[in-house]
Amino acid sequence: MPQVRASDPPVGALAADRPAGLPGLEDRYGRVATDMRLSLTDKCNLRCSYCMPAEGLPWLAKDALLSAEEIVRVVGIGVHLLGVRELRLTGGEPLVRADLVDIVAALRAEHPDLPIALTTNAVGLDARAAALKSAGLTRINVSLDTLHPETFARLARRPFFDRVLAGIEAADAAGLGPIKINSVLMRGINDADGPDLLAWCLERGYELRFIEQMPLDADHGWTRDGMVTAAEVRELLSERFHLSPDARDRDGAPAERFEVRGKDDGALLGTVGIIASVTEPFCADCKRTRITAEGKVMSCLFSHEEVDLRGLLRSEASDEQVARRWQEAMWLKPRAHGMDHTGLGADGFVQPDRSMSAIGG
Ligand SMILES: Nc1nc2c(ncn2[C@@H]2O[C@H](COP(=O)(O)OP(=O)(O)OP(=O)(O)O)[C@@H](O)[C@H]2O)c(=O)[nH]1
Ligand SMILES: C[S@@+](CC[C@H](N)C(=O)[O-])C[C@H]1O[C@@H](n2cnc3c(N)ncnc32)[C@H](O)[C@@H]1O
Ligand code: SF4
Ligand code: SF4
Repeated sequence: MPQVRASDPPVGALAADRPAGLPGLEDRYGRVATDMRLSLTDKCNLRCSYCMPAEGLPWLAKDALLSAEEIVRVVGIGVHLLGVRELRLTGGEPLVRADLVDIVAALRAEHPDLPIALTTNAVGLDARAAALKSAGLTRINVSLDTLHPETFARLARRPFFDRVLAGIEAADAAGLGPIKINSVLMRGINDADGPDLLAWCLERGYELRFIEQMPLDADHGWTRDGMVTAAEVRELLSERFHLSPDARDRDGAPAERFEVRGKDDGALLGTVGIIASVTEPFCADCKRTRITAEGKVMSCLFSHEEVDLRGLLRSEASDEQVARRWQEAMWLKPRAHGMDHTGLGADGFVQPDRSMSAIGG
């Protein structure tokens, strides 16, 4: 079993300028992370072109992944020692993990009041939604970029559209709402589908969020011009709906929410979110801390530094020592987009080596 590497600095030596006595996951820019995102696996059964290459990636070996016990321990450290207040399980595709329901049940047993959410592509969710609900999962976000099976197959490089719909319906029936749907619009491929997707979600009471594509694709094919911007999404939706800013406090959430009304009668139909990571970044209010599937802290989605916790978890280290190392990692969190300034895709931005699937989106 891997132990702490000789090259790892001793706990306490990574962030010498971090003031003693700070209780949680503070960083140098005054932010405090309370929202934990934990990747359960780097594997996936889809190959969305904005995330994975067609041929997949070299997957981590099973014993490289945090085990269910290690996951429960690390979440416990986050919640009990570091002020984590909400948890999101993600990947890769978390449903690929055979022990997902057991992991959720074990987390729920330890943390009766912790909001535990799942981000998933929903392939296979129909068979597991009820069990996930019984195990204590709070809610679910599902990625769905189009309502056309052919476009789905082109974007995700797998013909699983019907399985995704079945998964969403099962999650809804199991009471895993409020269901949020995440859509990345790609120019010339599915951008015209935006208004139909919104109408479909509004009819079913799902909250749709459009996400600006970020340079986190394994193919490194992202270009700023190719990306569909938040402004373009608003314009596209305004052809069919009336959007007005939602007055609720955003509270560090990536999605800017809009109330959606019918153009004819002005009736309130629901809300839509737009996650404008590139053109309208929200890093100043970021509350996130990420742990990759192999137990590394990534303080920012775009971090170039990763700080290993797995070695400590597999050594004789105490929970307090693991917590201290996590705090050090977060103290070093960059201001934005892995840099000391915002500017995704511009101004010295260097795309991380890992793709979104391998980081844990
Ligand atoms: N810039 C940035 N974008 C992120 C980050 N985390 C997630 N996103 C983007 O936000 C999208 C939605 O993420 P979700 O996993 O659904 O989570 P969420 O929007 O935080 O979740 P809710 O609490 O349900 O609103 C992802 O697909 C990413 O594109 C982050 O840390 N930084
Ligand atoms: C990496 S996936 C992991 C969870 C699950 N497989 C899924 O697709 O929901 C999480 C989210 O990241 C988003 N995502 C992936 N690559 C992205 C990119 N390059 N830019 C923006 N969002 C991306 C997906 O749309 C999805 O909503
Ligand atoms: S976005 Fe999610 S479903 Fe699509 S390839 Fe990436 S990890 Fe898989
Ligand atoms: S890019 Fe980094 S700093 Fe900005 S919101 Fe995402 S994780 Fe937070």
